[in-house]
Amino acid sequence: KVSPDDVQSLSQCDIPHPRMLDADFIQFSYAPRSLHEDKTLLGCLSMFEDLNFISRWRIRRDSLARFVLMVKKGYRNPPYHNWMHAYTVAQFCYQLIKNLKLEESLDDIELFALFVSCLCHDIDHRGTNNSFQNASKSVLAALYSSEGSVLEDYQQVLDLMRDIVLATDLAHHFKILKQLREMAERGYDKSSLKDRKNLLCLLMTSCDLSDQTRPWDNTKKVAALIYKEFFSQGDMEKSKGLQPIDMMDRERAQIPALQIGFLDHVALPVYKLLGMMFEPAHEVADRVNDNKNHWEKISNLIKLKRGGSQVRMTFEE
Ligand SMILES: Cc1nc2ccc(C(=O)N[C@]34C[C@H]5C[C@H](C[C@H](C5)C3)C4)cc2n2c(-c3ccccc3Cl)nnc12
Ligand SMILES: [Mg+2]
Ligand SMILES: [Zn+2]
Repeated sequence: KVSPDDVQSLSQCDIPHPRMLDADFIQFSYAPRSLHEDKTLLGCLSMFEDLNFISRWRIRRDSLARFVLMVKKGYRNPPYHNWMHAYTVAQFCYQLIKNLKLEESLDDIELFALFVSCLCHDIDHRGTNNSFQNASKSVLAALYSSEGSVLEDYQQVLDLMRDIVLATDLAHHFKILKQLREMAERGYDKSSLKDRKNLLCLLMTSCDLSDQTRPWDNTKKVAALIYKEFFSQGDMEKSKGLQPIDMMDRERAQIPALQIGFLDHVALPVYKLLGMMFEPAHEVADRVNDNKNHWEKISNLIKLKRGGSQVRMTFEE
């Protein structure tokens, strides 16, 4: 399904160091969406190389090329849950591994499975919140197609990916939130299998929501994409005679209030928990808080303005 020419050129090109793609590539303040989409596959190779995955897992260049091309092709083009979402989620995962020194807290294979899950976690997403096939199995076969890769590693990575990708369902996150709080308060115990699994889930959710940890301009642009997707799902439900929840109803959704609620009750607690276990993550939680304050400023401005609408999609600063 991927063109042999694309595989060949991606197999033979020199892999740049991430800092060659952007001097701030490793900084949490960097917005990965600033990298043009046609450089994102090279960005993936660059992160695989810099994370030492290519040598550690003996991944052949042509298998890696085929893998990232298949993953990118596996994404459809809804406003938000497209390839650029997967790429930005993986880029935040790269930053977490580097800045939080996660190799001291998790095994090589867990970090590898986490990074690959970030790339694959929303494959085939159709922009509605219930259609999700874990098609990562077939693309993963490409990664292991080369002889010499050890089959049990493959099976272990698949088993880890299943749990990690399931963790991207926010309903699952809420289910384990009590355990995450207990772990963060007591301190992470890397000899506990439960802690390792729970930390992987928390890290995956942190990556999935990471657009909210970037500077305001990114957050605002991403909110517009998310509500564009939500509202077309709402329109679809209405065309079937169903009444969508307010968040998906373009006539009723109050975006600033919904975003303040999401940041307050979902995103901020995730990054605060991370900050309790990894000092460098405090900066990330602070930026989510800044973004929440920005939404509150906008919400107050709209209230002050006569005829200001909380439903309009464009917001003045
Ligand atoms: C900025 C932003 N806002 C978001 C506002 C709302 C929701 C959302 O799914 N809400 C809920 C609200 C209740 C209880 C559960 C299940 C359903 C019913 C739906 C969650 C997600 C939002 N989200 C995500 C995101 C993360 C994971 C999967 C899908 C998405 Cl879209 N990534 N970024 C954002
Ligand atoms: Mg998802
Ligand atoms: Zn996602």
